Amino acid sequence: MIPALRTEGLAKAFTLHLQGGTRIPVLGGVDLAVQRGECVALWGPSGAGKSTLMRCLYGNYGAGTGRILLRHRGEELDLATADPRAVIEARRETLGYVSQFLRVIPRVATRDIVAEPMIARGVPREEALARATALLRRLNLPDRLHGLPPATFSGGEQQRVNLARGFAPGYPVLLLDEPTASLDAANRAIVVALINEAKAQGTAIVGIFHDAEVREAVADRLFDVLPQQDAA
Ligand SMILES: Nc1ncnc2c1ncn2[C@@H]1O[C@H](COP(=O)(O)OP(=O)(O)OP(=O)(O)O)[C@@H](O)[C@H]1O
Repeated sequence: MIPALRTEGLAKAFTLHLQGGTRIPVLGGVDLAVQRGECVALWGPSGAGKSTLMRCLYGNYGAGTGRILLRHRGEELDLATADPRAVIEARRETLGYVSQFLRVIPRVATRDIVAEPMIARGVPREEALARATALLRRLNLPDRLHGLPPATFSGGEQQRVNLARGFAPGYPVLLLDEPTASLDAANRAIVVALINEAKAQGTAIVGIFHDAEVREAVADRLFDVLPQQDAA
């Protein structure tokens, strides 16, 4: 079966232009493959390149060499070389990303922030708002906050808004960058349940989970991200 997301020989280096063009190799020869319904946890020491790999998988960074193949509309789309419009379309339909921090949009109410990706995928507005409210409640975000912009929310509240926005549309592929970093035990357990429900529905997940309990509860396997200095 064609994986939901895979990389082939993915390499990435940063060039520090302000420091005489010093080149820092971060990723080299990364061959990752994630199937439908599978959760793969990126694993490796601090600075190994886990977040860099996640950003490549979302199409934020171009790859130095190699391919990033997303199964989208029944075909494989190479996010490393795709036209930006194709990347935006793939993100709308196929590829979700829950980053650690909410990118706050000024003056937009929380429930609209959560509903927006569903509306972009064609869900009628009323239904999208109802689903947003239900998921925010499940994540224990009090109703009185749903109509407010999240700029003044606590770190954990903002993370739950981000999680609701990422999980509500039901993307076929989901990238999770430390989704429980700011959460207490009760809310961590809810996120574990959401991840396992998404897997059961066929979602392919790649995540960075520093919390060992969460990792063990959701990951089917670990994928080693090796520091390039060590790998060389
Ligand atoms: N935009 C950038 N420009 C230059 N160097 C960068 C850039 N982004 C990351 N790096 C470097 O790439 C390396 C990998 O960073 P990355 O954040 O991907 O590691 P990580 O495995 O996610 O670490 P952690 O577990 O601490 O979050 C680090 O040495 C970092 O300094």
